Amino acid sequence: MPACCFAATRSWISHRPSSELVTRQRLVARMELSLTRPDDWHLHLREGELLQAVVPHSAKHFGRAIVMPNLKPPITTTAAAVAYRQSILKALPPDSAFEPLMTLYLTDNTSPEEIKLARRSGMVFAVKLYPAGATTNSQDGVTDIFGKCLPVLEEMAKHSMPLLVHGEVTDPNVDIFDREKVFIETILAPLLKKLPHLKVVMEHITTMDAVNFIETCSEGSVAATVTPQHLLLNRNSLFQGGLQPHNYCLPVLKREIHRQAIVRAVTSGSNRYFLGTDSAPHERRKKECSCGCAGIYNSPVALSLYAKVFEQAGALDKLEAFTSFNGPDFYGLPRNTSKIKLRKSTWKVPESYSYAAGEIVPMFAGETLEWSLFDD
Ligand SMILES: NC(=O)N[C@@H](CC(=O)O)C(=O)O
Ligand SMILES: [Zn+2]
Ligand SMILES: [Zn+2]
Repeated sequence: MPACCFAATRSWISHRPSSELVTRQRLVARMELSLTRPDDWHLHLREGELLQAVVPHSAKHFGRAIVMPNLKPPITTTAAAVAYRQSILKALPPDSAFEPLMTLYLTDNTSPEEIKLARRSGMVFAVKLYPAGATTNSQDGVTDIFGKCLPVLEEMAKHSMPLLVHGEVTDPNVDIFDREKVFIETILAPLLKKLPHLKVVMEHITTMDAVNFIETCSEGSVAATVTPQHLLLNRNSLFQGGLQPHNYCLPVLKREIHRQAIVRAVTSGSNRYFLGTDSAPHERRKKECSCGCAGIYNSPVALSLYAKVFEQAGALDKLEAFTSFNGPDFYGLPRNTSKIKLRKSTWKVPESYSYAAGEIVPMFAGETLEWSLFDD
């Protein structure tokens, strides 16, 4: 039996079954999933009013989250990570047990000493590589990983501190749809040849090239987070019926064949893939404008969407390992002990969430989803 409890409770209709439809409904089982509380291994919580607005959504669904450091200015030191963690804890709803797992933003100047401090703090769990210019707030990122960062990466390998990778090259001559593939070929593969003991998480993978690469790496050394958007949408969703800014994120959505390869990998039951929403809120006006920001806000819908993907693949029995086991196992952290329940019952995603400084539009705003979280 899979550890995931997949309880089917029959919901009989009490009134007279008068049509074929009703007869069919009588046989429909109301499905409930009991899962070990999931963690989010890739999350943007931002700061200030935006942090206040979004952290309750993550805290409701997830036990812990790897919090990305791409603030302005970025979180480049352990001291800054500890202070940021405090501000997240302060923004949590009362009685929340949500635990932010902090990260450092790698720069050309990060020192091996900083890695020692990070490890000693017990609050910093990984270091994030943003190639300079690759994505939101990456301007202070790494310009030359081989030239500037090897001593730091060696120190990280010593401490089993994972390097989290935004895996895209930034060369403007490389087509945007090829940037992940080229990153793997020109940066990641050579880097792992030099540093075979470095633990790496390829964040938000989008291509079959990433899946193929991960499968060639030794287990426990390279893993990947996968977002709901890259499992459910392909690049048509950027243009369907007009330009769709709320489906724009980086790495950008890819062709259908890539989406299918990622779905196959994730629903295969492999322990190399785990949940990372890459929930990345931007105020509505920063998405709906002439130069819109990259990032999809999906914290409120992510679990519903992951359940949908696994259900469509006939792999609901593999969902719990993806949401709740593979991540902590890779990071060497204990699995959560509490549970959450998902029920197959429809709910409508809000059109937007208002907060002190404006609105945030979630993924699938206004649409009806099938799986919902419920409390006993
Ligand atoms: N994914 C995105 O499109 N945006 C992220 C940054 C990132 O994860 O690359 C953000 O911080 O807005
Ligand atoms: Zn990224
Ligand atoms: Zn991200």
